[in-house]
Formats: sequence, C-alpha cells, structure tokens
Amino acid sequence: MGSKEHSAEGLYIIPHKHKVTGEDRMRRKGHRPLLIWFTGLSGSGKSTLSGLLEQELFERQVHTYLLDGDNVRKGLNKDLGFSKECRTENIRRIGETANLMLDAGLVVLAAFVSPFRKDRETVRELVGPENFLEVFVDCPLKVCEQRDVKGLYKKARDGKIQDFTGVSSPFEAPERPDVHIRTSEQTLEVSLNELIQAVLPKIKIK
Ligand SMILES: Nc1ncnc2c1ncn2[C@@H]1O[C@H](COP(=O)(O)OS(=O)(=O)O)[C@@H](OP(=O)(O)O)[C@H]1O
Ligand SMILES: Nc1ncnc2c1ncn2[C@@H]1O[C@H](COP(=O)(O)OP(=O)(O)O)[C@@H](O)[C@H]1O
Repeated sequence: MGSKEHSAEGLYIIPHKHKVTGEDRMRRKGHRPLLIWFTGLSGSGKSTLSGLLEQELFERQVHTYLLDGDNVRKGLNKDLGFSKECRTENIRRIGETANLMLDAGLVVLAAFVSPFRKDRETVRELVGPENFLEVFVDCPLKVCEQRDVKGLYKKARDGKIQDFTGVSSPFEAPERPDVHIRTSEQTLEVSLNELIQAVLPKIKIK
C-alpha cells in the first residue's frame, strides 16, 4: 500500500484533453453531478437511507450510483482491513472512484463509516466543495448497539473483532455537516424528505 515502486511520483504523466467534457455529459444527463457522502457508526442507518434516497432520485430520472461496503470492500478494496491506515486508504480510493463517476455525470451516493474528519475533508477537496454533500447519519452508540443489525457489536464487545468503530476505534463526528439526520429521533419519511430537499437544488442545472 503506497509503496515507492507503486508510486506515480517523478513519472511523466501528461493529461490528454478529450473532446467530450464533463459539461457535455452534464447537459446530456439533464442534471449536475453530486457526491452525497453518508458518514456514521455501523448500524446508524447509512445503508437504509442511502438506498431509499437512491430509489427516490432514480424515480425522478436522476442517473445515480450507490457506492457502499458491499461493492467496494469485497472488490476494489478487498486488500484493506480496519486499521487507521487502511481506513484512510479505503476512503481515498472511494474518493477517487467517486470523482471519476462525477466526471461521468452521475449523482453518487457513498455510504461508509468514514470515521476520520481529515479523510472526509480530503474527499471534499478532491471533488470540489460545490460537488460534495456531507450527510451525518447520527445515532447514539447505545442505540446502534441495541440494533446490532449484523451482530458485530456483540463480537466487538466479546473481543472477537479488533478496532471496531465506537467500541475500540474512534468516530470523529462532522462539526458542520450539510445535512444532519438523527435516526433515533426522526422517522425514515422525515429523513428522506430532508435529504431530497437538500439534494434537488444542488443537482439543478442553472
Ligand atoms: N472494525 C470494524 N469497524 C467498523 N466496521 C466494521 C469493522 N469490521 C467490520 N466492519 C463492517 O464493515 C463496515 C464498515 O466498512 P467501511 O468501509 O464503511 O469502513 S471505513 O469507512 O473504512 O471505516 C461496517 O458496515 P456498516 O455496518 O454498514 O457500517 C461493518 O459492518
Ligand atoms: N429512523 C431510522 N432511520 C434509519 N434506520 C432506522 C431508523 N429506525 C430504525 N432503523 C433501522 O436501523 C438499522 C440501520 O441499519 P443500516 O442501514 O444497515 O445501518 P448502517 O448502514 O449505518 O450500518 C436498519 O435495520 C433500519 O431499519
């Protein structure tokens, strides 16, 4: 991971200017691209909310793609674990992938624990702040543990999983998220409506 022999540093890589631009693709699709970034503890509701939001947008003719653990940690990032370094590399690669998808004109939804503020900020800078919407899926650890959707909190408490977010690895909550959803206090319907209201103006072509 990141070793010198795999680094592009010092190589002559000169980008080619292609004829079809991001602007052209945006006009063809009829909406602006956007990266909607869901961050929160395991079990907070990232998959549930991002899945519902994608369905809602898709029905409105928006070209979407949902990036989540299932299609990333089992493929592109199957060489990565859950140490701080691995998580940073996980988010870096996801950011780069999302950036290509934005150039293709898509509205990308990314649902990852992404516990480190700096890693999320790196993605925001990479894609450009105007193309990034941070959604804090906020839910108290206690409630996530009660939900224990995948039985992982129990395993973490029993010492069977190391570096588990919220238990033995930190979660740095966003300080000023664009959207703040409290899944233990508000219904799915209210949350979804809040998300739609935040997204639609951002993807409208001016
Ligand atoms: N140690 C540890 N800590 C946190 N989560 C763990 C861990 N081990 C496995 N899992 C499962 O993997 C999912 C988190 O993967 P992510 O790629 O989103 O994590 S990260 O952004 O790199 O921190 C997460 O999925 P969600 O429950 O959907 O959040 C867990 O099911
Ligand atoms: N208001 C709510 N918003 C989102 N999820 C909720 C809410 N109330 C209960 N849940 C439940 O919480 C669980 C969240 O799991 P999931 O979406 O897989 O979380 P994550 O992807 O963050 O690990 C689901 O079983 C979901 O049905």
